[in-house]
Amino acid sequence: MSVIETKALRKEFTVRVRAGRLRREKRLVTAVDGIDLRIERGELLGYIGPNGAGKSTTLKMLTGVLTPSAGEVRVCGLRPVAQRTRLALRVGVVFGQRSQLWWDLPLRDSFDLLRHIYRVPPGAHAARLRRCRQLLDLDAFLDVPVRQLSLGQRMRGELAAALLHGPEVLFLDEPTIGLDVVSRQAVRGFLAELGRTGDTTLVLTTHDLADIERLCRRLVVIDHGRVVHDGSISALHERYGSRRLVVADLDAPVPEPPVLSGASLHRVENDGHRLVFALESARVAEVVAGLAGLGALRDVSVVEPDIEDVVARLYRRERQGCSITSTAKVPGASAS
Ligand SMILES: Nc1ncnc2c1ncn2[C@@H]1O[C@H](COP(=O)(O)OP(=O)(O)OP(=O)(O)O)[C@@H](O)[C@H]1O
Repeated sequence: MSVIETKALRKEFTVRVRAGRLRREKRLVTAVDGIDLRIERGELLGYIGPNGAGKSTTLKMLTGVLTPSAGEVRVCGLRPVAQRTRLALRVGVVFGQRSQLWWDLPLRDSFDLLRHIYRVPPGAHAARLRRCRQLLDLDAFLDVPVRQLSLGQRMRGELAAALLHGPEVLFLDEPTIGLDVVSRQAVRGFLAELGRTGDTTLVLTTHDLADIERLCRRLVVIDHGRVVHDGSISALHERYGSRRLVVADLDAPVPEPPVLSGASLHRVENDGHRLVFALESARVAEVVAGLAGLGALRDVSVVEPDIEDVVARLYRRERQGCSITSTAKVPGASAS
């Protein structure tokens, strides 16, 4: 059985918007618009989408914070809202913007309180804490009150706090937001290690696509509350026609760029000093051999497809395809 399963999951909010100087109108905003997902145990899933796409709303329904307007959802076989307490023992949550630690207590005491709340046996707690201390490098600030921690230190504390009860699923909403390069790498390295053991299912939302590239084998992209891609990153590249590029730097521009079989001229830069070819069916070596005949050739490099680029193209395409389909007026509905 899948560890997470949703069928036609939907969430609507009723909001009040200005409709004149004094008048307010109620409008229905469809944040999640019929999402079907099956996530298997041990999967590392990236859940991405542009601002307002419905990512946080989905995570809130998966963790029992929000009640779906329609559809079904099961996490670890449980109904998140109705069985929220039982679910809390089996999942961990890290929301980058919110803390689950006690502001005035040192991290160590927060961890101890969590042990009691989750009723974790002392031996299991000590073993997990040891691992977190080592992998997240917590020792230097374990006795510092949480309010005095830097964002990066706190985030490492949050990760440990979310894992000390040994959850089967870890939900992470923007876990690297605002972190410096070193903390970001520490968090990513830790999550990668967690993913390697295959015991914990990770569901990660982020705007930092390097998180996704580093950690996730499967990528779900949503927009306007609907899934627009579900598959591997390479499938995304294939679907949106991302190609590897071969960049040829020349000492002097050539009158006619060469015609290469299996590669097309993608663009010309630097007043003709740089030719960029997109690989179609040719291999890099064949293109380099074809370029070797150019007397002016100085350097050749290969550029891998860029995930930022392909995701930006996908978002643009979705934006052009469907505009404000997700809002509708509702007469007399109450705010929820
Ligand atoms: N409590 C709420 N009341 C009314 N509308 C809401 C509420 N929460 C979310 N929305 C709306 O639902 C839509 C989806 O919001 P959500 O926060 O899920 O998006 P997101 O993909 O997480 O965005 P971001 O990347 O900006 O965090 C947005 O239009 C948002 O304004």
